[in-house]
Amino acid sequence: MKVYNLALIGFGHVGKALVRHLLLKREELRDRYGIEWRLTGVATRRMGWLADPAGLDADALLAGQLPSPPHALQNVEQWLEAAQANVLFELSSTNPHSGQPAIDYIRSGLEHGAHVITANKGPIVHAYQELRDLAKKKGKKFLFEGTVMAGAPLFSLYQYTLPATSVTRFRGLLNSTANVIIAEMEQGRSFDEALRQAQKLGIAETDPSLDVDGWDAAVKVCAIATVLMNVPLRIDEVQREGIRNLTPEQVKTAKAAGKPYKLVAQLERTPSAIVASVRPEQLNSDDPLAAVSPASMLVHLETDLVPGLMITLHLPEEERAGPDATAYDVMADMIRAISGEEVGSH
Ligand SMILES: NC(=O)C1=CN([C@@H]2O[C@H](COP(=O)(O)OP(=O)(O)OC[C@H]3O[C@@H](n4cnc5c(N)ncnc54)[C@H](OP(=O)(O)O)[C@@H]3O)[C@@H](O)[C@H]2O)C=CC1
Ligand SMILES: N[C@@H](CC=O)C(=O)O
Repeated sequence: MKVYNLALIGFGHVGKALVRHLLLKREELRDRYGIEWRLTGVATRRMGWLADPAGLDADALLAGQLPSPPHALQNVEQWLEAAQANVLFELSSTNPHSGQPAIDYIRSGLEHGAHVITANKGPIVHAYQELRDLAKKKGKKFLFEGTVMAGAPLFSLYQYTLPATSVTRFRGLLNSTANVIIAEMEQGRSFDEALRQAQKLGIAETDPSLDVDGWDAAVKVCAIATVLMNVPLRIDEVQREGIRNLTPEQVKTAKAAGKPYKLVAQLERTPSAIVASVRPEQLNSDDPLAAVSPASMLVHLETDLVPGLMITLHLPEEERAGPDATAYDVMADMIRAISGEEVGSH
């Protein structure tokens, strides 16, 4: 049985959860999918480029013990070579403004001949077509289910179950952190305490102002438009207002009046324009968006042929639930990528 060499860029909440999932599912991956793996590369800015083609000790890495690197590696290309990577997981922090350096990492992974799987939204918004075409040219997969509503199969569900439909409109809750902050403030917590709770859950971005100021939801709107609607929407085309100016008093009063705030993302395609926005809105209590638990995410898609389809990801407010769900999507993408390889191609 082929042993797949796995290499991770980014070893934070999602990277660690992925390694935990891979260890937990090792036997099932082997027995059910024919996937035997070893971790041959891990890289972050602080850890540097660590690689060992014989396999790094995954448990030790999770326990925070770093191996002494057998080679002094300087860049992603050297590292991919040293790791002999068959699958690159790009799990570094999202940069919504340029998608970098993740785009360069993903390009290098595909050029190296690895499948690439990411939960990073930046590259989908800034380089989707280029990376998709490069993957096709190289006969490799570029998969990104974890980027939007991680844990819910949004892109694959659409691709496999809704062929020949056209998305005309969507509306949803695409950022858990903002809605957890609002819910915490409804309970009387200050803004800073509420943000700390979201960070404790592992759902906030590395720079949480991306959640608070609506960038994360906006980048997800662009990713849905780009992938599902074939509209390469730019982030500056999304009207964006975050939750920074909401006060605990305001959200408590709104909740008590039965019109709670949520950070709502939406996009509508008209014959002449695309109108996309992210902003805090007060919802009526019978609005399906008002009914989900704070960390959960939800999208209501309208298409030309199927009038309405609601996809909900239920996330309990438990530590690691968010990163665990994201890491699940990443692992599922890996199974899809490897299972799709032609027999004899490796
Ligand atoms: N947490 C979640 O629930 C979800 C996260 N995501 C996405 O998954 C990705 C990872 O998120 P998460 O694990 O929570 O983030 P963390 O902040 O926990 O971890 C980020 C990791 O990336 C590394 N990193 C950051 N910048 C670079 C860089 N330029 N080069 C190499 N490594 C880098 C960091 O290490 P160092 O600082 O040492 O470089 C760290 O190991 C992000 O893109 C995020 O948007 C998507 C869906 C849900
Ligand atoms: N920071 C994001 C994490 C998932 O994409 C969020 O809060 O939704």
